[in-house]
Amino acid sequence: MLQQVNGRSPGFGARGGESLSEDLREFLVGEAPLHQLDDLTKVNPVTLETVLRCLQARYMADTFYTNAGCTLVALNPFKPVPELYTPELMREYHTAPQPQKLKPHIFTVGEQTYRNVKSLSEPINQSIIVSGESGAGKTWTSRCLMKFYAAVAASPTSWESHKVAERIEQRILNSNPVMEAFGNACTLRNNNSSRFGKFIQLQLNRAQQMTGAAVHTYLLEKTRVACQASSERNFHIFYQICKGASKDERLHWHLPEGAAFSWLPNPDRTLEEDCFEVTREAMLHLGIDTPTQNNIFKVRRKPTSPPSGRGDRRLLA
Ligand SMILES: Nc1ncnc2c1ncn2[C@@H]1O[C@H](COP(=O)(O)OP(=O)(O)OP(=O)(O)O)[C@@H](O)[C@H]1O
Repeated sequence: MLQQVNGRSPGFGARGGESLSEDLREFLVGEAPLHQLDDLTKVNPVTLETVLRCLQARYMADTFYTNAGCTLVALNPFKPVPELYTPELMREYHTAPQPQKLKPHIFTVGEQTYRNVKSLSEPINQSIIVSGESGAGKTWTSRCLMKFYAAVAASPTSWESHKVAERIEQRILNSNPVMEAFGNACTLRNNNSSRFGKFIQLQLNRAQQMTGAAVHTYLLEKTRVACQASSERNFHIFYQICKGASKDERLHWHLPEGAAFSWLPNPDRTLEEDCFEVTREAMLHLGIDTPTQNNIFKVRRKPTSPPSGRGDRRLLA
């Protein structure tokens, strides 16, 4: 069938085209409403049109997740859907005897992967790849997965280990605002576009409780610091500092009130990502204390000697 769809089958003639059109018509006016097809492998014939019509019907019915065999297709709702991400729903997917029998959801992927780690002999590492074009919802999805694991993999029995788990959970969740402040920017396609790739590793012990996390980042779009497309912005952190610094901090960081920086275009545009307090709070939770933060946020004066290169982590404005 796929060969016919592509129209490249050697035997693809007028008759083949007719039968495909018939199949297509039959499928589209068939008895099962399209939005009820929760797995794209059930779509028949598999054509771009049928797949898109199915996803569109599900989108119109506020159903944003669809299976495609062992892959999950996540549609960006472009609106808040809080009921899709409640702790109760996390628990439901976590405790379900067969989560794959529940409605397709990112929590199914999270839970199945979590269960796959456990093996009778040796634990098996698992990976989830979140891919899609800019604005598709990758960052959102990764955040959901981290929240899910922070909830399900941090429920130890003793009070002491509960405290440790809570601290790890907080640190994992707090890594997001920090990474997003320093690595995300407003682009034409996405107000909060990640300008870097990341590999997030969550570490579990034998009891499947979270014991730590590591984040490896790569391909940061460093050129954005000095060069931004028109209507785009520099990294969020620069705007956060300019908008959120107190009078004392401005003095300390060499940041005059109302200063305009040519590398910070579109400063009047206010985004929800501009919240400096959230970034600073998250940095504190990650162990980046106030003196270190001050050192990071200080605007560097014109160097009297050549810049020290890679080791200098202060932000240029
Ligand atoms: N499941 C969701 N529920 C509600 N809003 C969502 C969801 N997924 C994405 N969004 C919205 O879409 C915006 C863009 O999503 P996100 O930043 O995750 O895209 P991305 O794929 O990471 O893009 P980029 O590659 O540019 O970083 C989010 O800021 C959020 O407003």
